[in-house]
Amino acid sequence: MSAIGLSADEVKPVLLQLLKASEKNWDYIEADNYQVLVQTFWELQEAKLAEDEKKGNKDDFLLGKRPRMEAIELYEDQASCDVEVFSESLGFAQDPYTPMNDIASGTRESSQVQGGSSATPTVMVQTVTDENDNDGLQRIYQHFMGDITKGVERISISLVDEYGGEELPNFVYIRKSIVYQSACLQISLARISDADCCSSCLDDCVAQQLPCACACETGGSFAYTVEGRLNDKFLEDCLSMKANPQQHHLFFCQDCPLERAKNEHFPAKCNGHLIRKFIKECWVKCGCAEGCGNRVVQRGINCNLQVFMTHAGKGWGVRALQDLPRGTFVCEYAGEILTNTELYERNMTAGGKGRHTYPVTLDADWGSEKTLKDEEALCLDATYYGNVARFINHRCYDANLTDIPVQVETPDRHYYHLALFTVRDVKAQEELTWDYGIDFADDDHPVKAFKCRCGSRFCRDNKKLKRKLVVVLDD
Ligand SMILES: C[S@@+](CC[C@H](N)C(=O)[O-])C[C@H]1O[C@@H](n2cnc3c(N)ncnc32)[C@H](O)[C@@H]1O
Repeated sequence: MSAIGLSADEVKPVLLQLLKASEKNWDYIEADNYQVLVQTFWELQEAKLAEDEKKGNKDDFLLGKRPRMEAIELYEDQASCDVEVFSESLGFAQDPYTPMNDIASGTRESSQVQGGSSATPTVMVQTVTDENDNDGLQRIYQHFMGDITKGVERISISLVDEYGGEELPNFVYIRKSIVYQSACLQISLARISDADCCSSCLDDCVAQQLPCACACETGGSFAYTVEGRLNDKFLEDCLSMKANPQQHHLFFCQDCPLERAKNEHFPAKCNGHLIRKFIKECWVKCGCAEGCGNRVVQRGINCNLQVFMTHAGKGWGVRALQDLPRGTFVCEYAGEILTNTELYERNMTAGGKGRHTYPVTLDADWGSEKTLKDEEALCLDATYYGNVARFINHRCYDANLTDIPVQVETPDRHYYHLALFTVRDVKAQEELTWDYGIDFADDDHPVKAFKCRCGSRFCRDNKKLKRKLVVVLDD
């Protein structure tokens, strides 16, 4: 029982009741790793909670201290279910949020679910009993919705060891509270696939170098290799533009929407926006198949990711459970699309408190416009809706991921997708990080910057240094 976070004192009265009721039938109590005992324990807790709620008491045992998971109670004895059922159980059925990656919608006559765990990407959550982060797990489930796409048909949930291998004993099934210290919830996204077809018989723009308008946007060749990774030249160009923006194009708006949102009447001067390289993925007008090599981001996550509690005081973080070669697509950064004015108002009303994410400005193509209307100056806010990417922590300059603008379906470049790719080979279990581009010295930014604990020797957060210096001088 202690392995699932229950103390002897809590369990003993339940055990005594069970012994009495079963006339000391230990075989019955011990069966399936004490499943009856665990089940009875939670049932009694629920009954107590219902009783307390009736009396108006709040029992923090179930409501606060333990990670709550009633949303997934459905799966008690069921390892997998349809995505719609899962969404409904999480209360997202009526939500206006539309899942991204619309790749399979209405285009396939007969669909089949891809089989075998190696073909099925997974996202995992390390379950940690952390009394300071009571809503942590709730938040995590909320954000998985961003990874569930229309191309995903079934979702399966299982409890595995920290490295995603061994399945754990069934008594810690997904129920009201999981309090297994170092286990992970593995969420497998089973995709609709071209199961009747092998990849080589598909129309494949990248492999066959088919003449395709999408390639023109990346300088005449495709941004992807036949293995589905970024080609070196494209990645190098993107990295060098980011590292030395002054050598490339920085675009300065005459009337910057970011500054306009802060001060409508007297906007400050624009700080400059990098004109970025875009990937244009094949889309409905190309006529190629969905298995085309120039459709990578739109197919969604394709590697095994884990949300885990970092030891560096940064909260939750993300790592992969497999080695990722340079140029691998990890996931996209999903969030609500807001205008900068809406974001600014949202931040002002929230007072910057309780925020978990740093919004991303979708300004990669602002340079091609003379004047941007308010409704075209967009950003992504993952505070309320997002996907696994909103657990990826920041690292100054030498992060192992970079973000690249990708056009998926819509040719309107205000609504591009932001995809995260590895910039070097990344080992399994290594934390995945990206540079949020925060200016730690900007005290006027609507979202207050956190104290950076990235550990990089290039860390830009000089405030930490200043604080240390003051101590030295005082001494
Ligand atoms: C997008 S979230 C990342 C996930 C977050 N760690 C969590 O537990 O939800 C960004 C927040 O994570 C924390 N964070 C990210 N990178 C950090 C860093 N280098 N140092 C300290 N905190 C960091 C900050 O609180 C930041 O506001």
